[in-house]
Amino acid sequence: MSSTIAEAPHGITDTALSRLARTGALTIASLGPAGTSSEQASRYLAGHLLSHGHESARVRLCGRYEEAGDLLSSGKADLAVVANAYAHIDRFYMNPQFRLAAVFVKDTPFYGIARAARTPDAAPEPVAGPPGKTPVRIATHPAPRFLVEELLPDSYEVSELMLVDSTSAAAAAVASGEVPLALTTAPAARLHNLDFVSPTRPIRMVWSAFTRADLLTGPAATIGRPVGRGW
Ligand SMILES: O=C(O)C(=O)C[C@]1(C(=O)O)C=C[C@@H](O)C=C1
Repeated sequence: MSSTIAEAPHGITDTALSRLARTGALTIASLGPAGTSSEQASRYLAGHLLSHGHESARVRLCGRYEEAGDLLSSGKADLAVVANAYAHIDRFYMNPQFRLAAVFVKDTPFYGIARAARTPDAAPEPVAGPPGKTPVRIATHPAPRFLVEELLPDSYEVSELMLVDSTSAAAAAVASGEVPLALTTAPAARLHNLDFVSPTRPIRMVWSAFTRADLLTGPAATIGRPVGRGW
C-alpha cells in the first residue's frame, strides 16, 4: 500500500535566475546517476527555464554533489541543483563564487525499500518465513536513512546500513548483488529492475539552485534589511 501527500505547491522563488542570459545553452549539474530525486528536480528547473524564454537547458548528472559544485566553479555548468536535506549544502551557500539563483519546493519521487525483482523461473518463496526477523543489509543515501526505520516491513531487521552516494547508487548495489535491499526511488527501482517490499512515500523537499556570480547580468534585487542595530 502506498500513502501519498498532496502535490507540493508549484512555483519557483527567483533570487537571481532571471539575471542569467537567455541565449545559449544552460547546463544544470546535480546528483545522479539517472533515477535520483535530484535528477527530477533538475529536470523540473530545466522545464521552468525553457518556458521562461531560455534557448536550451540540459541536465548533467554527477556521482556526488561535490562534483556538481566543481562543474559549476570550473565553468562546465551554469547551475547546480542541491537538496536542502544534503548534509553539506553549506559548502554551496558559503562558496564566494556562487550565488543562490532559485529556491523551490518539489516532492521527491516515491521512496521505498526494494529488492531484485523475482524472475518467473525463481524458486517459490516459503509460505511462512522463518520465525523472527530476517537480518538484512540495506543500502541508502545518508539523507533519507531515517525512512528505513519507518518503511522496513516487520519481518526484517537492519544488520547494517551501507551508506552510498545516491538513491540510484543504492538501487545499483542491489542490482549487482552487493546488498539484498535498498532504500531507493521509484524511477531508480524501475531502471534497476527492483520491486518494492515496503510501503512507499515521497519526501516534501526544498531545493536550492546555485549559479556563479560572473554569470549574472543586470542589477541585483535589493534585499530588505531589518531595522535595528548591527546592519
Ligand atoms: O539520492 C538522491 O536521490 C538525491 O537526490 C539526494 C537526496 C539528498 O541528498 O538529500 C535528495 C533528497 C532526499 O532527501 C534524499 C536524497
